[in-house]
Amino acid sequence: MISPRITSLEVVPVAGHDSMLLTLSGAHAPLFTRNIIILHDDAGHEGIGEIHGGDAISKMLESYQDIVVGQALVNYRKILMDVRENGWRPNNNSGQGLQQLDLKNLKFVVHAEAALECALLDLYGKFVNLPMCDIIGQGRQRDSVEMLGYLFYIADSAKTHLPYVQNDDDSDDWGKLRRKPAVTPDAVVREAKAAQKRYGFHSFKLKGGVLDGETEMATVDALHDAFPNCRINIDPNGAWSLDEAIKLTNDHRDSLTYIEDPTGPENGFSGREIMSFYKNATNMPVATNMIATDWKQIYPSLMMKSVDIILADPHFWGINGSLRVASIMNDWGLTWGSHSNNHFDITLALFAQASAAAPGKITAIDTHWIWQDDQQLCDDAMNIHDGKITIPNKPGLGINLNHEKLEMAHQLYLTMQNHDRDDSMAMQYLIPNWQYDPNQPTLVR
Ligand SMILES: O=C([O-])C(=O)C[C@H](O)[C@@H](O)C(=O)[O-]
Ligand SMILES: [Mg+2]
Repeated sequence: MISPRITSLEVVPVAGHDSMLLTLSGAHAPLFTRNIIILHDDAGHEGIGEIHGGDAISKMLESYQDIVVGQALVNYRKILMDVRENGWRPNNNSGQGLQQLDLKNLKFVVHAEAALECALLDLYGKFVNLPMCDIIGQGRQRDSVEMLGYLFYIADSAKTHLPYVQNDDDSDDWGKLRRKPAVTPDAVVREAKAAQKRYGFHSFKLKGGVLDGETEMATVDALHDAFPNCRINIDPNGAWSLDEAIKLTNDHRDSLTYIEDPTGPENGFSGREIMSFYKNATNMPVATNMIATDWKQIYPSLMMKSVDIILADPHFWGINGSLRVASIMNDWGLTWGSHSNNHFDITLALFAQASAAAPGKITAIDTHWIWQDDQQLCDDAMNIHDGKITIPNKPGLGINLNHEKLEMAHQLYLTMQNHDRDDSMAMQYLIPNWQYDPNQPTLVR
């Protein structure tokens, strides 16, 4: 059989609508951006990938064009090596990356070539007529993948003059509630009940770092009371001091199944050291997407036993890299999962395919998808039922672009002045001159 050749590479930046979700970084803006990469081959197939938005990432992807077009698809590993060596990338910064959740550093943590890897594997799966999870890592480990219900405190967008979407979906409680303010334990429980009714989640994660720690743990208690059989996790993105994290954990231990990035760097110690002290003191299983975001950081994190669960987002590690993390975690009796940011249905499909190929015990996968549900770019998008995504019996990624929907999302992108994520912009409507502080919850000023 002769390998197909890549005939074109196109990069389409797109935007989607979001709620005014609160995190340690501030408030999500009304629109978020992503980059879509589209490959064609001379067998007549289309391969797609999605990654974070922003001008630097668009430029990185565009720089791959001359390297990729004309290459034989079966050489996809060599193509990826070539773009890593010869593709454009911005000069690196201090390397702190997500350790401090400083969103301006996201472009250094994101590996743009992961979008190309996805599009190449989509084409490759179509060439050999197998779903992506059968041809990546050690091959398919499961037919369906558990996702978690990602809960946020939501600000009142009516207090801004920004074009947040409202009343876009009155089909059920989730559609009605997801754009409304929610800053109390009761409101978050209502949000969780509505999400569970639509998607059937068995696992929830609350984004913390917004209110003071005691109030956030009261929300965790209320979630546990409402869903005694569900796994509950809170992620303050390292906002708490070591002492506070230990106290909050000991006081509310029965409500938590595990915890994510409870603490960060402190008193000259790195986040990896502080999280290891935290684990010694509490014995609580700890997840991270902040202190082990690359191969260099993973080594001291595992040596110091700072984490149990690494959320190895394929966009930060590459698909193959993320599955290498999964193998190591499994061999060493630890757990793999994935972090997420706002995304479209192409990323949802990638998360499902990568998770289906991750060996061993994995944790329910993060997704922001429920906040974007109904903005699909593909007609045959995957969906979450009973808290799970089932891998479709289709080759490659398993979904196919609708070019009209893609064009609409691109037109929305063209309405934007600034394409990089900036969560302080919307936040400053609520608290004038608000600035990001890695140690101070967003509404505690
Ligand atoms: O698990 C996490 O830390 C995240 O999901 C980080 C993201 O920045 C999330 O908070 C978001 O996108 O707002
Ligand atoms: Mg996290």
